[in-house]
Amino acid sequence: MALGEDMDRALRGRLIVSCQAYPGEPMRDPRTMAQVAASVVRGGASAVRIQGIEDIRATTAVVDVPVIGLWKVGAEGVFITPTLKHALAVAQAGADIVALDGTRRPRPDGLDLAETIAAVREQAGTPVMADCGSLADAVAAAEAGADLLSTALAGYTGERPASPGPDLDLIEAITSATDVPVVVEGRIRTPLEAVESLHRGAMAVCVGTAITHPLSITRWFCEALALPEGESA
Ligand SMILES: CC(=O)N[C@H](C=O)[C@@H](O)[C@H](O)[C@H](O)COP(=O)(O)O
Repeated sequence: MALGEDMDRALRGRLIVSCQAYPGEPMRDPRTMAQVAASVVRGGASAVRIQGIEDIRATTAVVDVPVIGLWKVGAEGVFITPTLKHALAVAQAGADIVALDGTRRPRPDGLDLAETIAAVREQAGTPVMADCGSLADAVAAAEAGADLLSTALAGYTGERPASPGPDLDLIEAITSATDVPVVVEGRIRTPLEAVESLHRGAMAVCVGTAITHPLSITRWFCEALALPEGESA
């Protein structure tokens, strides 16, 4: 399926910023995440990726860039927008693109990915980003009708090791195998890694932790300071 000319233009070669706080964390609050989203847009982000119905509602009210919405249920197995019901709720909350688990694993509602994507398109008219963990996932998700693929689950499903930075080899493999645009996502820590990902074929770059998760960023610094002299993180 095609993403649509306007959305393609809005995202191509650009930065998407994922704004997420995790259960129990101090920043886990829709108003806070909306403020983070508004801040990254001010910094130049061309789209934001937002988790949870309330966060999506709060964010769409304050940003004028595309909102990629998802709904996480737990943190194991198929947990990113796991069912059609979750996907429709994300669209209903105002997301411009629905991100969902795009792996080949069985989904909790028994629908397959193609059925889920078709129903989202028919009932909500919203493009779908399939979060993939491997080349086989990406090829299957493209065949299932995904408008956009992402590498968000690479290194988290057991099919590929978690590369220290973005999974550049996977981007190259996916872009050679399908024409569906690929967003590189996962473990991008530096602007150089973002640029390299585009050179390797990604259509756009999505960065989360390195921009919007102070808890992790602080930990990186603390861990580096705690290392014995001469060793680097
Ligand atoms: C695996 C998983 O649950 N990924 C999530 C997907 O929405 C987020 O927790 C990540 O922060 C996001 O993908 C961006 O990646 P990074 O934070 O590494 O830049």
